[in-house]
Amino acid sequence: MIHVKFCGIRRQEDIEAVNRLQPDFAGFVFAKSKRQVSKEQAAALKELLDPGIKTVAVLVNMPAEEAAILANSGIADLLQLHGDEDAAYIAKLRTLTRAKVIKAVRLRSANRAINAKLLAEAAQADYYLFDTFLPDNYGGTGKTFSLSLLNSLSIDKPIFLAGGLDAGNVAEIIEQMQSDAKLFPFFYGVDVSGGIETDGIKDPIKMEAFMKVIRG
Ligand SMILES: O=C(O)c1ccccc1N[C@@H]1O[C@H](COP(=O)(O)O)[C@@H](O)[C@H]1O
Repeated sequence: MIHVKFCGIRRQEDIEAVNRLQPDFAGFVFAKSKRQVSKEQAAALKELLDPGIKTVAVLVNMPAEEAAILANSGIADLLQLHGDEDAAYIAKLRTLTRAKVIKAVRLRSANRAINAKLLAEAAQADYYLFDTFLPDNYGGTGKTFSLSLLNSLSIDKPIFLAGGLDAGNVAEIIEQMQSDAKLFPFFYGVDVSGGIETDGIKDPIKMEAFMKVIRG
């Protein structure tokens, strides 16, 4: 089963679409972003969310103590670290909360050694999330990366794919993953934000089209 995460949920209308379409995860962005929500907004949105859908806090270099509060207060079921958090940060977070951790690894197209180093720093997470690297931009870029960058990495835990996914390209990406016997066993889910928006606002038609590709 391919899990789906809809990220950047920030309005009551977004929650209504999420509840209807039933992705596995809904992401609240706490990092600086046009999609940023406050702790209070996220708590209110979570109240409206179908309890079967897990919430993910998307964080960029937030102090571990604050990240743990988001999880321990029940706002976030999982923590997605999308910044420069390293192995020591994840180890500290483990002492503060039992929430599962997704570590984003933003892949550099030109440098396999850096990618391997980033993966090693993420090794204590529960999931890897692969995203596109752009300088001066931590995520939500809407840009894809080449899956060939994964070939040189020793992947040993469930992975989410992210970066510029939409209803038009996700089927091909899934097909490519399915054809790779080494990677496919670790392929856990897809994560999308910009690809389900129109003019920066979540678009229920694009959300539905995305789910249709995944679930049929
Ligand atoms: O969505 C954001 O604004 C964001 C900001 C800072 C860090 C991560 C962010 N989102 C994550 O980025 C990827 C890719 O998003 P897209 O589909 O390319 O728009 C995804 O993992 C989001 O969770």
